[in-house]
Amino acid sequence: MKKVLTIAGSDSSGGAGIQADIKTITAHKMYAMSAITALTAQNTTGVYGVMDADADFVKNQIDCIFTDIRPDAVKIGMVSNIEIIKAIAEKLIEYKADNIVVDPVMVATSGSRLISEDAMETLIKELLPLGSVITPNIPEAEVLSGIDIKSEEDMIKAAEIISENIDGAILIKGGHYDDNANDLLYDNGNIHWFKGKRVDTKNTHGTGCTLSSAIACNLAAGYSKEESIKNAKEYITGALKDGLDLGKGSGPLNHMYNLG
Ligand SMILES: Nc1ncnc2c1ncn2[C@@H]1O[C@H](COP(=O)(O)OP(=O)(O)OP(=O)(O)O)[C@@H](O)[C@H]1O
Ligand SMILES: Cc1ncc(CO)c(N)n1
Repeated sequence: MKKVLTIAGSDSSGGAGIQADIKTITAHKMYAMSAITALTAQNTTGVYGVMDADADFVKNQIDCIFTDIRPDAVKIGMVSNIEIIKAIAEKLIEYKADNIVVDPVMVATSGSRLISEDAMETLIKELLPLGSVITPNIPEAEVLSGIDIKSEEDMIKAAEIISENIDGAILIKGGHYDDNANDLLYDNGNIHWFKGKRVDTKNTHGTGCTLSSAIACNLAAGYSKEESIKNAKEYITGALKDGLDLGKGSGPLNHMYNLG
């Protein structure tokens, strides 16, 4: 059985973060492990509290995992402060982890900040370069590139700028567009579009977490980056289309849509 590790924050409502990742990994019939970076008190209407884990405790979790059950892929989500980011980077380098997918989580769908402003530079310098694939959404790609993104041409420009400091592949997710859900993969100067029709739903809580862990699962299974993203996009589209409608705000996806 393939093993996938998620390093991320907990979402008490089960729609995003660690919970979305573990559901996604399990739905891919793989073994899920977790190193929790923060607790959030959160539901479909917003984030009501954040409690960061101690950075040494994050290291302790990663040590326990790698010295016992080595993951075939690693997904990184919410990392709230400089110490935690440095702890993760140090440990992933020490254990020569591979197939790393970094989702540079900055702001929740509801608008709450999930990373401190002063940690952005450390995220960019120490964590993003470890990713085989990084998965910014449009607002995150705007921050990372320093340009406004209003069109698909702008997405390409932003990816080119981001790639100046990052060797891994860059997937800019188009979920924040109104008319489609086209995602752009920029890998070593090569461009590939993953076209997607927009599913008309308010229930998109955890789409980013789910996509990045689905990509990690596919990399763990041995697929190429391009195939992994294609399969992950199919998974997220199915989980969105299923039409689960829970909670009073932006509800979660159905991770079990294809399990019968
Ligand atoms: N309404 C939608 N219909 C179809 N696909 C969507 C929709 N919303 C998002 N997606 C897809 O879901 C994936 C995640 O994209 P998105 O841009 O929503 O990430 P995100 O903003 O990081 O997510 P989150 O809301 O969890 O922070 C992408 O493949 C995107 O194209
Ligand atoms: C814990 C956590 N990670 C990531 C996101 C982004 O969707 C969220 N809302 N909560």
